[in-house]
Amino acid sequence: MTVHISFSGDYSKLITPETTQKITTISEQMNARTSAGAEFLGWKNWPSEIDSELVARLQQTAEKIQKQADVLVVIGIGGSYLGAKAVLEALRQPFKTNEKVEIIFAGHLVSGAYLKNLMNYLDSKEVAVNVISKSGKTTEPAIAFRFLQDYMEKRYGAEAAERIYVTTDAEKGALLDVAKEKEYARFVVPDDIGGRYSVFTSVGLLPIAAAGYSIQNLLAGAKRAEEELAEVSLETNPAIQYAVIRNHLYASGYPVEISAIFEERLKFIQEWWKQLFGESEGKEGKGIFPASVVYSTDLHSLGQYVQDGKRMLFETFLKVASVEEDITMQLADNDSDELNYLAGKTLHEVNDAVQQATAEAHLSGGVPLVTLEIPDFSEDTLGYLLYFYMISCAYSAYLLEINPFDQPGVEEYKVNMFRLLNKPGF
Ligand SMILES: O=P(O)(O)OC[C@H]1O[C@H](O)[C@H](O)[C@@H](O)[C@@H]1O
Repeated sequence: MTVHISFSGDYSKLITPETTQKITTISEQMNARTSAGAEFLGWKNWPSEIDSELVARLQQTAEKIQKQADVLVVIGIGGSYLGAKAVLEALRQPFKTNEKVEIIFAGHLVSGAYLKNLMNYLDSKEVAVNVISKSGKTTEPAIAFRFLQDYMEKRYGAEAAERIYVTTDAEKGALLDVAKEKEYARFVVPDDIGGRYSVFTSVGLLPIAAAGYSIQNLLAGAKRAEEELAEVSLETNPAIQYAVIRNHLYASGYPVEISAIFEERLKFIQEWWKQLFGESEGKEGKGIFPASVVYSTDLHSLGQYVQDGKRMLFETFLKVASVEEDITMQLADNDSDELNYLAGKTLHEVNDAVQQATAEAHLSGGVPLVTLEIPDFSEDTLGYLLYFYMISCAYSAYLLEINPFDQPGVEEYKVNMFRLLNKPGF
């Protein structure tokens, strides 16, 4: 198993006949496609069923983008943004530019300064655009695309159509109509896969491949997870264990889960995880609130609250066993900074001590701890991890008797925004 899980409580006590029965039923109903929202379970077997021709076409398109552009602007929000962003950030080694094309995201916020300065920045680069929206009508990315499409047409004329790639629904939406009219290259977001479960579709794969990373390895990791985590076992399946532990902690008075990382490049894995669990579970007055911290940074900030504040938090460490690069503390002639006691230790070892010390401190402060450990930052491992989270999230939501695949609450602000902006019909 690529994800190892451990829990500060007595996990064996959670394996009750009742919970085992619940998990078995959830698994059977997902497999039979009879669970709530089952029409959106397309992601479940996607890694093993993905069409190899699609992967080849994505790879070819990525190579075309690498030839034609220095920068790929990826326009999208929510699930049409966070998957690619998470994987790219996790793969990027600090201060190294390993990408074959610089990937810049847009449409995930509404900011004139952001778009204006972005277009200025693009002036000195060769540019391609990948606009991603499953519904094809989300306001924030649509606004960004209106500006960037105009920019591309003014700058490249007819050639703009060769540089704009659209990822959207196969049959409906305003974005699809534009793509057809302008004859942009198109990729499909499958009907039965919701945005936050779409990282292994063209939504996530095209930007990741364009950057030059191996989508084959990413998918191989996801496929291994699909196979290994299909086993219905509370004893050995870490995805089921994570769901069962979360559910137990929620029922025991811990409604907030803090994901804690010790390597900053995992920050957007947390952001992706927050959308996945937050939108999947937070309904009908129920659900764990997913929050995140980056340690050591937040040990000197939110760490105070975690240690001593209102007791409603449990923590989930996401640890990485090995790092690609490291440095070792050396003996200094004069020990004026009083750090000679660290001589001979690598910073990864020091970071390990930070993790252990934090775990002990927070546990003694009454914060239960779950630890997820992955071996490294490779595409294969990340593919495994993201699938692990998705399948665990489905179990977790079903344990709460929540449909994991809708997000009715998100509409509320949209209706208000349309009214405030005088959209016809609102
Ligand atoms: O891909 P899109 O249709 O543009 O949707 C983008 C995002 O916005 C929506 O409002 C949903 O809350 C998200 O689940 C979704 O991922």
